[in-house]
Amino acid sequence: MSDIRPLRSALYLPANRASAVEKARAADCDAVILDLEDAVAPEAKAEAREAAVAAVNQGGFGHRILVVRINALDTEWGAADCAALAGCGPDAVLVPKLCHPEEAAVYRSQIGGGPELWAMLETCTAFTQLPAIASNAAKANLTTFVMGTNDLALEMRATLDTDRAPFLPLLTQAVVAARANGMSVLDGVFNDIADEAGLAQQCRQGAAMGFDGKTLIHPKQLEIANAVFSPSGDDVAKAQAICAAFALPENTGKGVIKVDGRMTEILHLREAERTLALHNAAKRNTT
Ligand SMILES: CC(C)(COP(=O)(O)OP(=O)(O)OC[C@H]1O[C@@H](n2cnc3c(N)ncnc32)[C@H](O)[C@@H]1OP(=O)(O)O)[C@@H](O)C(=O)NCCC(=O)NCCSC(=O)C[C@H](O)C(=O)O
Ligand SMILES: [Mg+2]
Repeated sequence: MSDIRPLRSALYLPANRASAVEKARAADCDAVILDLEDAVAPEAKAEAREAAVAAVNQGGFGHRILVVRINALDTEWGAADCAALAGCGPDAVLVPKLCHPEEAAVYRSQIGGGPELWAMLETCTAFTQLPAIASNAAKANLTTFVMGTNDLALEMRATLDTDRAPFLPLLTQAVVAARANGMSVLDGVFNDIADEAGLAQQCRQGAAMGFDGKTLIHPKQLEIANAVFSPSGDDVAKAQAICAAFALPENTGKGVIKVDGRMTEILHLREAERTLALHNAAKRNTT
C-alpha cells in the first residue's frame, strides 16, 4: 500500500496563462492540469500548446502529478496536441469527451507509450458505454476518470446546482466503473469560486460517494478539497486502533473481532491500512 497516490485536489488552469502556471508550481495540490481545451480560445490554441510543452519541459512541479488536457481528436487541434505531447513527458494526458471504448487506444497510438491517459466522462454517450470503456482502459493505460459535470449538464439539459440531484446516478456509475477496473476517479469542478460553503458541501458529497478527490478551478479552492478528501484525525485514530487490535497475539488468525464495540473484519483492517497509507502520503504532499 506504500504506492498509494493522493489525488485529493487537481487544479486546472489555462496553459497559456503564465502567472497561473507559475502559481501552480507551488500550489498545495496533488495534481496540476494544464488545459488546452475549453479554457483556451480557438485563436490561442497554438500558443497554449507551446506554453504547455515549455512548462512540461521546464518542470518544477515537484510532487504534483502533471497532466495536460488536450483537445479531442475530432477537433482541428487534437492531432497537433497529441504530437506535441508525444515529444515531452507529462505524467498524464487528459482526453476530453471520450465516448466509445475503442477511442482510448487511438489516443494512445497518437501520444505514444509514455504518459498515462486520463479521460473526461462528460457526454451522455460515454455513460451508455461506460462498462466497456472502463474494462478496456488498462489496455491503453487509461488510469483515471474525471467527471465533466459542466458539459454533462449542457448535453443533458439538466440543472447543475450544489446538490447535483440529476447527476447522482452518473457520479455513482463513474465511481463503480472506476473501482471495478482498479482506476482512480475525480469529481467535477465547482464553478462558484466565492461560495466556500457550497464547495465544502460538494466535496463532502463527492468524498462520501467514493471519489478520490475533486477537480478545481482556483487556488482558493484547494484547502477545502484537501481537508475533505484527507482522512480526518478521527479516521486516523480509528484506523490505528483497528490495526493495533488485529496485531494483538490473542487476535492472531481471527477473521472478526470487536474494536471499540463494533464488529471489525479483515476487510475493515484492509480499509484501515489504506486510510493510514493515504494519511502518510497526503502528509508528504503537503507543501
Ligand atoms: C476563473 C478564472 C478565469 C478567474 O481568474 P481571475 O479573475 O484572474 O482570478 P483571480 O483574480 O482570483 O486570480 C488571482 C491570481 O490567482 C491566479 N490563478 C487564478 N486561477 C488560477 C488557477 N486555476 N491556477 C493557478 N493560478 C490561478 C491568477 O493567475 C492570479 O494571479 P496574478 O495574475 O499573478 O494576479 C481563473 O481562476 C481560471 O482560469 N481558472 C481555471 C479555468 C479552467 O482551467 N477551466 C477549464 C477546466 S474546468 C472544465 O472545463 C470543466 C469540465 O470540462 C466540465 O465539463 O465540467
Ligand atoms: Mg468539459
